[in-house]
Amino acid sequence: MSTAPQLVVHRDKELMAQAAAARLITRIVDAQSSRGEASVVLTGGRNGNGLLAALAAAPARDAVDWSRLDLWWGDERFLPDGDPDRNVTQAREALLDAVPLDPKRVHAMPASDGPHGSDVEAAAAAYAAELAAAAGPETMSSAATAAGVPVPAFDVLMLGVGPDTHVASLFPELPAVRETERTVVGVHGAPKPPPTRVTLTLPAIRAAREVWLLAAGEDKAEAAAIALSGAGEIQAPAAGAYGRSRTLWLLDAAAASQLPRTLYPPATP
Ligand SMILES: O=C1O[C@H](COP(=O)(O)O)[C@@H](O)[C@H](O)[C@H]1O
Repeated sequence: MSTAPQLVVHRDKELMAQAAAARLITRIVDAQSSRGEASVVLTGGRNGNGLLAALAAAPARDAVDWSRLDLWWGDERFLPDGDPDRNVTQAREALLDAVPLDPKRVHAMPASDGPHGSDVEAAAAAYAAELAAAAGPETMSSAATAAGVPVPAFDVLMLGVGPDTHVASLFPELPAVRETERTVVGVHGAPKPPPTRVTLTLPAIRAAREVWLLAAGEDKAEAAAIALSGAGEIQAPAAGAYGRSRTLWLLDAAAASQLPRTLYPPATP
């Protein structure tokens, strides 16, 4: 069942990153207080890395028990380990190297020089198997798994929205966005470099408790307006990303500038 998107619009991208980081800290601390652990799916891209950098700078980051946090990725550029364009490399630089994570709970997607070599389908299948192994009893009894989606019930899954409405590595009209069975797939011919990627699919994304979509900057304005105006998910993948309990769009004013007035009335000058 889809949850109606809630919108929060901040003045600018710096404030959006700081507010989103504060929100994420609270969400993780709440989950750890009630269940003893938390799981978060990270996104790549400018907005996702901006949030991680803001989190690294937040004094309240020490409220998180980093050793009881599982980190997963929504997508990865299929490049050699340590490549500066890999999402995990950028996340390590922005935050992960600065906090005491348990390395066993940092679930990076495979690299192109890893055990599967250049076989991106094998890499995707291996990540799907890792997710399935981590799927706990709650997930197993959830509607998501009843529908055949063996992934953990992520507390928060974040997605940067691309200017073309892509999320994770689900690009408009490509086969990955049409996937209804598998949780992770390889992507070939992505319009944004690099062309070969690994991505969670929409069924896996929708198993998350909360899905947060991040969009800051003028170049995201058209994408946000399209995705939030009833577009189909094949043409506008961001329109198909929602959580089981909550779907939250975190925007700055520039990215919200083309939204229909019914969704976000701009302030009168
Ligand atoms: O390539 C990617 O792009 C999107 C969006 O990135 P942005 O820089 O336009 O914000 C990102 O969500 C995805 O994880 C990444 O692989």
